[in-house]
Amino acid sequence: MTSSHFAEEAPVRRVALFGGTHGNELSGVFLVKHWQQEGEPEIRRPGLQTKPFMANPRAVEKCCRYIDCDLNRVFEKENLGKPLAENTPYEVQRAQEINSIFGPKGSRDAYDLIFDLHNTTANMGSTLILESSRDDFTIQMCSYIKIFPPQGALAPEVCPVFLIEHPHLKYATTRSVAKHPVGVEVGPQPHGVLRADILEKMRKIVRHGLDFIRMFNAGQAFPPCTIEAYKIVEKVDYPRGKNNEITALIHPDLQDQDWRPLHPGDPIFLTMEGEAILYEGETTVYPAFVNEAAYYEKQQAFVKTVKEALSARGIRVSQN
Ligand SMILES: CC(=O)N[C@@H](CC(=O)O)C(=O)O
Ligand SMILES: [Zn+2]
Repeated sequence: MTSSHFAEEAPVRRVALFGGTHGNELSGVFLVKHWQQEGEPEIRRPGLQTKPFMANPRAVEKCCRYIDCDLNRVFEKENLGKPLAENTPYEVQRAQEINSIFGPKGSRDAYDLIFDLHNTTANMGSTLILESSRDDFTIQMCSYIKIFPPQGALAPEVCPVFLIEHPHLKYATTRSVAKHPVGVEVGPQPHGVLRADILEKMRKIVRHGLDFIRMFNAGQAFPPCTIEAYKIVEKVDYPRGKNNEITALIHPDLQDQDWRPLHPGDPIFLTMEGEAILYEGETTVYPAFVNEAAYYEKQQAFVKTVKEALSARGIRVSQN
């Protein structure tokens, strides 16, 4: 292959590792506290500046998701530029601080890449969350994590890629202040709980991701690649009755079945009377965030995704 097949991209020098964007998702909280001990070699790589950072320290202190509102939903330009007042929610203030340290979002000065570490109560395994189908660098990184070493970083498990690009379902994440945002979502783990197996999976993804960045910066060329991703298409709420109370539970046949095909006619909910409510769509979808604890308040029982091939151009670092 000639060099013309590779798009030249700027080096990725400033990388942040965010934990505690949600204060009760403890793998990232614990890892960041560990890495903040000075000179932690696990995250050090030549030519890279890696900064571990606690995104929502007040929520971490209280071991809750957030204080006033969800930090991982407030990074719209409008909130980031709003003058502060006495009644400004804590997370909006914090978002502005984060934007001034790691952004400004959308500018040349922004950090190159942020790994944002989350846990889910859903059985999603080790999921990478991408925001754009056109970010060659993060797609290449996911491809590397999926296939290196030859069986993949988390072999024999796979590492699903969840794409949140969507005209109305996309949300304004904390990591979106960086040029390349990468969410790392590992489950199942109850919020407020630490599990060693889950923590180890998260750690491995971060290590492999940093290795990829180091190799890219050092001049390695990565040929064009295509990965399988799951793209968000719809949120599904629980059936609700008066006062907005939930009237059915996730059906046992759907519980823990994240990323498994859901076919038309399959059961999705179960009422207290023992009646199954069926999936009435016309096509097979792949559910994720099934029975995520934090999403009851967001009126969301699971999300539907569809499989999509995500392709990236070949990339190599630009020399100037
Ligand atoms: C369970 C959880 O917090 N999930 C994350 C997903 C993400 O980071 O995109 C969130 O809702 O913000
Ligand atoms: Zn989270």
